[in-house]
Amino acid sequence: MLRWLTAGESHGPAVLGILEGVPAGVEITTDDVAGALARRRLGYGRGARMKFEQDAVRLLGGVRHGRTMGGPVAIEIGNSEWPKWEQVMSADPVDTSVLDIDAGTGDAREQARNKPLTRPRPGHADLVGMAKYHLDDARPVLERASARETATRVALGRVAAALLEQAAGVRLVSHVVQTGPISVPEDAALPGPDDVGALDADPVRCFDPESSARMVAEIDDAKKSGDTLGGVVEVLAYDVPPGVGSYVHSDRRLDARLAGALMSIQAIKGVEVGDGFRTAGRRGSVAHDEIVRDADGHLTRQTNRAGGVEGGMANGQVLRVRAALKPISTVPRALATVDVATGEAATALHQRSDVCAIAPAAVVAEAMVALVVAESLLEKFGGDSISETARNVRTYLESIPEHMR
Ligand SMILES: Cc1cc2nc3c(=O)[nH]c(=O)nc-3n(C[C@H](O)[C@H](O)[C@H](O)COP(=O)(O)O)c2cc1C
Ligand SMILES: C=C(O[C@@H]1CC(C(=O)O)=C[C@@H](OP(=O)(O)O)[C@H]1O)C(=O)O
Repeated sequence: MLRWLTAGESHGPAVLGILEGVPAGVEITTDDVAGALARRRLGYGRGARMKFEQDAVRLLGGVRHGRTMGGPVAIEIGNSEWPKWEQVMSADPVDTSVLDIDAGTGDAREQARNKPLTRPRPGHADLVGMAKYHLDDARPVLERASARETATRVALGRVAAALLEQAAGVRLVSHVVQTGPISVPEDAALPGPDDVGALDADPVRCFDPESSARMVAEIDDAKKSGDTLGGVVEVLAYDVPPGVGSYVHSDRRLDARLAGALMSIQAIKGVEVGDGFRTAGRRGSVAHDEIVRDADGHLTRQTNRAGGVEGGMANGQVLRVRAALKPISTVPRALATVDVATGEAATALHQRSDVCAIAPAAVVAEAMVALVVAESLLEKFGGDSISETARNVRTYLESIPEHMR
């Protein structure tokens, strides 16, 4: 069984992740994790923090000499801004020289004086979080609701991706298919596992150059008018062994797990497996993936509308899922709210924020897919060492009857 847990606040000393259930012998290094975190920091339209924040990675447990040992893998990602925030988060009034943490935003002084944040942002966790946890300050709410936590998901997802590749040759890719109203064409080519470098180099992680340029212009335009944007990301997993997941019970369905994991990402409001919502409007005759034999006599599909999942199981086609990110709720042209300290109408608190986080959201979605596929793969194949898991995958694939391959 693979389990994961994260802890830590956005402006605390560090965020932490633990991944339990990883077989021994998975090759993984601090550099691998740091590389994945560097990809999450990319993306046109991110706020000031990503420019100067360093993700200081430490593998605290479960890994020795570049290999997992079978125990929980514990990863710490230090927050390089902590020395500044330690003053802001302390109970004492702070020296105004730390104001640069929020340079250029209207609420800088308020935060630096440690005044409670009482003007909740519509769309963020502020108001309901304050009411639920009996807080008169949005600070503790936004500290944990913040997507800073997704750094830990990406770190743990990198371990899961190493496990998947070393056990079964599974490789993952994520890309952006929509930014605000700009979408890639329906028939645009899908990136393959070797296109990750090109995607990392694109400012919006889009595989279609023409759409990418239009997305960048759209982000510039939104920023100029004090607004924010969302979009849609797609994750592809190549070579997932057929039979991972199951139809026998709801909580073992691969598509259900993928949907839950993607929806758990901050600001994700829709999930689609394969053609998902688009399939709903088609007739059955053009909605499914017909089965034929290829030139070598192997079974294959004419199309992959299902996104590689049938009956809650991977079916051997490319796994393809999408997730929709709502626009960032810290809108610079601040939205209407009520100051909960006075009951008066007000504008929502504004602090340094992203204009668009679609490119990092793609990397986070990729990490969540890696974790879920690794969880379901280990459930099917087991193994206390990666060589045992890999052997189990191999013998299973060989055992599928010839006429069904
Ligand atoms: C990578 C990433 C970066 C984000 N950056 C911001 C941000 O800078 N400002 C903001 O208000 N929300 C940001 N969000 C979204 C909020 O964290 C999210 O809207 C909030 O926690 C409320 O949760 P909900 O939108 O799922 O209801 C980001 C989300 C992701 C995935
Ligand atoms: C810190 C990250 O994203 C943050 C997510 C976030 C939010 O409200 O979700 C708000 C911003 O935080 P800050 O106000 O400190 O700049 C983002 O920078 C990160 O992705 O590492």
